Amino acid sequence: MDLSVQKHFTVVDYVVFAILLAVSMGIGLYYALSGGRQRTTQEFLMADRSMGCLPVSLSLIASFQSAVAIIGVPAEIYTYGTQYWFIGFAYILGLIIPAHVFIPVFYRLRLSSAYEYLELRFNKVVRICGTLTFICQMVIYMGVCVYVPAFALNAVTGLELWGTVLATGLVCTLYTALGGLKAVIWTDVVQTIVMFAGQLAVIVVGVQKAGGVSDVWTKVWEGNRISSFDINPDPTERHTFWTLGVGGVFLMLSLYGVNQTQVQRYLSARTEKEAVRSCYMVFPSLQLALALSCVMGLVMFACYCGVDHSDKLSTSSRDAMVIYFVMDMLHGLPGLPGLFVACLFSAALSTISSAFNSLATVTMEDLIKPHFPAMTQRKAILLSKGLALFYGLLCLAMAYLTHLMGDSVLLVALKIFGMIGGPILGLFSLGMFFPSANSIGAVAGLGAGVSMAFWVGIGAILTRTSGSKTQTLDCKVTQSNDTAAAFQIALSNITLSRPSGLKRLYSLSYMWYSAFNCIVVIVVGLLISFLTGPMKKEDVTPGTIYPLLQKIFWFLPEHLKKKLSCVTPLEQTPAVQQRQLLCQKSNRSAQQDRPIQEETETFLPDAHMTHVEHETCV
Ligand SMILES: CC(C)(CO)[C@@H](O)C(=O)NCCC(=O)O
Ligand code: NA
Repeated sequence: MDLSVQKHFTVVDYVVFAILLAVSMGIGLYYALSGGRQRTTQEFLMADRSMGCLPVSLSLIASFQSAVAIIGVPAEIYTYGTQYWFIGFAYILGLIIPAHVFIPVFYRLRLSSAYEYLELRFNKVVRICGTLTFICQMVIYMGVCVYVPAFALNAVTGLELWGTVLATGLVCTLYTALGGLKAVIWTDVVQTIVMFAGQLAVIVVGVQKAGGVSDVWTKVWEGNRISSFDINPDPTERHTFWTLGVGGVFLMLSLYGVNQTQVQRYLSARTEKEAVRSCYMVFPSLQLALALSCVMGLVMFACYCGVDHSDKLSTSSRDAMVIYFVMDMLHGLPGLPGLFVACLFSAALSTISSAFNSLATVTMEDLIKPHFPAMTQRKAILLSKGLALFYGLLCLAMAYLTHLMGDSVLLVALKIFGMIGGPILGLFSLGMFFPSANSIGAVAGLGAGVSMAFWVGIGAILTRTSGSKTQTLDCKVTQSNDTAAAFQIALSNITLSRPSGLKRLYSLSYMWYSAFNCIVVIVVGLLISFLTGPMKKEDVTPGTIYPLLQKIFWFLPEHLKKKLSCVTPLEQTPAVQQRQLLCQKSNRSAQQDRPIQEETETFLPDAHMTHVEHETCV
């Protein structure tokens, strides 16, 4: 990177950055030493189920808003215009559905892991398959998250890339391990605020340098960067209103509806109402986050007007160019480059710590504990730390993979969410909305969904179709009045670029991946279920079904609706009430006898709790 830029990371900047790390560590220490001192897994993992909706909602947006979005979205907007902004429409249904469908089911079952649901609804095998798929998703995603800020810091300060990757992982593990979920949530709050501040600083300075708001507007308008609704129904079109607004809903559901990281936060809320409220409060903050990153892309366009700086960067990556732009804007303003680097790390740390916490949890709870019920606390803690190290190393390997791929980081992250998150969403939907689905169908469906995802995903990489079209970057072209010529060009584009056969399948827009793979799981799952004998009414655990079909087909006569959903759902069946009562009792007794029993347990799993719940409540 340009040397003149490097020089401007001054002492003040290092101090600003250091403050962020110190505050994060401080919060970790605070929760290690106050309250219940993280001696109980109930506190460590569920934050004592005592959180209010404000911290929970800020923590919810922090989970999947990483440096990937901060760098990747401006790069996207700079290159292709504001079409991506329309994903904001997907947030509406993408948050209302989790709030009123998934949260009530999970909350009323008083789970501690989302995968417990799968065992209640199906069986152990489905739970393990679900867990393994989730682990895959988060490990690959974490690789991207760790890589991006390290890559940026390396570009800005020349700091060793892999050293930064290691340091990020270390800081994160420390405060996560020390302070538990309370620390994770409160650091998320601080980090989200720093994230917004950093983006805002870049925008304010950028707008000034570009000559004010109206100049920015003129330039992006003339540069054709303001996109209107693209309602082209072609599913291979990368970003259209349909791929973003409809495909995006499935993406949001896989993240905000069934992802363990988020479910853990909903469950940590004081009451169900508070959990629902926090989900609603995600909406404005997520819109703000989206708006800030989109505006940053526009300001960048206004400043550079499509001038390519890749010669100074020794790479043509648009992601690198965003970092170059930020430092170009902020140099000479002591503290601000540091603030932006802190912003990137805030975004990354909050995501990694959440992922870490949820990964270590499910590995212990869903994979290891069931096989070694007699494990001593000492051994469990040692094993947990070993696991942390193992995931750290795996994460590094994945960061290296991201490094090799050299694709746009936003694209990589969205593909991961769709390819692996989509099938998981399908699995939960199959269980929750289709009472006749059985466990064989669930496993087969998940297998089919993941295979399909990788087939299409890898096919797309090999044939390089998905999202390969680029737009010209000149400031004042494409505003041509010659509609006939434009029409001609458009026509030739269609005939030239429309692929056929398998190629057409491979060129499916990655924004459809979540929906497509989710539906594959449901269809295959139902088919196999009916072939192997559908689940019977009496065998379905009460409270695990949401009567979706009944609600959609509300106009049908009663007896037909009964056929659609054969089980008394959610509400107050005696069995659910009994389970809740038992759980509450066991929580209370667990809290009383815990300090003696769990003196040594400082790290991770909800060993005690889940056991009690399983013995008494299932
Ligand atoms: C997850 C969404 C789509 C929600 O807006 C957005 O935050 C995003 O594009 N995230 C990219 C992945 C990341 O930031 O790690
Ligand atoms: Na984050």
